[in-house]
Amino acid sequence: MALTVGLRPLTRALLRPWARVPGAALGRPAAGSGDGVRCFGSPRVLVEPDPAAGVAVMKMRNPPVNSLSLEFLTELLISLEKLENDKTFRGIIITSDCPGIFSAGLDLLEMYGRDPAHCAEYWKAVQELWLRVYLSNLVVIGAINGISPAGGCLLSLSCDYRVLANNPKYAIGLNETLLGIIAPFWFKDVLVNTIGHRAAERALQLGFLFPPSDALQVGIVDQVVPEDQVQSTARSVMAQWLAIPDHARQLTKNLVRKPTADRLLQQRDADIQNFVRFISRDSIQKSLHVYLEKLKQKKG
Ligand SMILES: CCCCCCCCCCCCC/C=C/C(=O)SCCNC(=O)CCNC(=O)[C@H](O)C(C)(C)COP(=O)(O)OP(=O)(O)OC[C@H]1O[C@@H](n2cnc3c(N)ncnc32)[C@H](O)[C@@H]1OP(=O)(O)O
Repeated sequence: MALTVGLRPLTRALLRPWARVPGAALGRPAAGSGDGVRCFGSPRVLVEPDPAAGVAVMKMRNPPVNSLSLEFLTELLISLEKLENDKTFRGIIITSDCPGIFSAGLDLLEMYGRDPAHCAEYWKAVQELWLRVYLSNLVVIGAINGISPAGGCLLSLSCDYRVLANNPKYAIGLNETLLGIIAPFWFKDVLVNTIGHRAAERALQLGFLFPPSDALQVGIVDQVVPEDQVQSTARSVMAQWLAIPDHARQLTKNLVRKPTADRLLQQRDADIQNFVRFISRDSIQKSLHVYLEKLKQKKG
């Protein structure tokens, strides 16, 4: 897939892609790999390659909550692009290195009190990450080991298969309305594709965050397993998916997903403008302020 990363050169230059990860650089071999295979990545994305299996585990580590800041999105994009272009890899498992949190979704501080140019750049990066994960030629499995609201849920929904840890503290869903904002049409499309129109209609309007058993029942995840089995289950599922010839699976994936992606691709600029207009409204900024204050107060 020929997507341009489309971020300002400055943003990219500020990052140090493929910087060796402290600890990994000290020689921590990747799990399941033979001698000499080392983890790599960037400050916020740890990649554990298993070349023999053709699989890489991508661990998000943007503490405390893996919120999808512009820098983090950029690093995720660079990691994905690199893995996509490396013929060694046929599948990736996306998981979190932050205990109890898969991803808290979009970084609210990228949308609150920012100027329109920044919001536009941020939204372009959000679109880009979605397109890259959703249309990836690789098998993408989400090993969801923590709470996964809004943008975190979108990331999960963009995987080919989702395994959620069975912990009552974890929940997944598009909860935008609870923040006084709305899920964009392409978030909505992906949810409708996954759980059907009626269930999506209720979930979106009410901002449902589904705990594991409900998540499985509604079909927003494919499997719920004990927490200590999330990674091994993702690995077994990956083996099943990799048993299918790549070309047949990739063409089929494209057949199924392209119409949804095309809806955004045909109006990316308009979508950015809509986002910037919407997020810049005083009423929306006030809602975000209230929500951020609530998050602070929760701490006591
Ligand atoms: C006409 C209409 C046209 C429309 C056109 C289209 C318009 C498009 C509209 C806009 C679309 C936007 C889509 C948005 C998607 C999103 O993803 S929004 C984000 C949603 N996320 C959440 O609601 C999660 C919020 N966070 C939490 O609930 C909790 O933090 C947690 C994840 C459950 C973790 O709890 P806990 O471990 O107790 O940690 P906390 O103490 O709460 O948090 C630690 C610090 O992290 C900060 N933080 C948390 N989440 C975020 C976040 N998403 N972004 C930024 N920062 C976050 C939190 O404030 C704490 O900070 P400090 O107090 O400074 O430590």
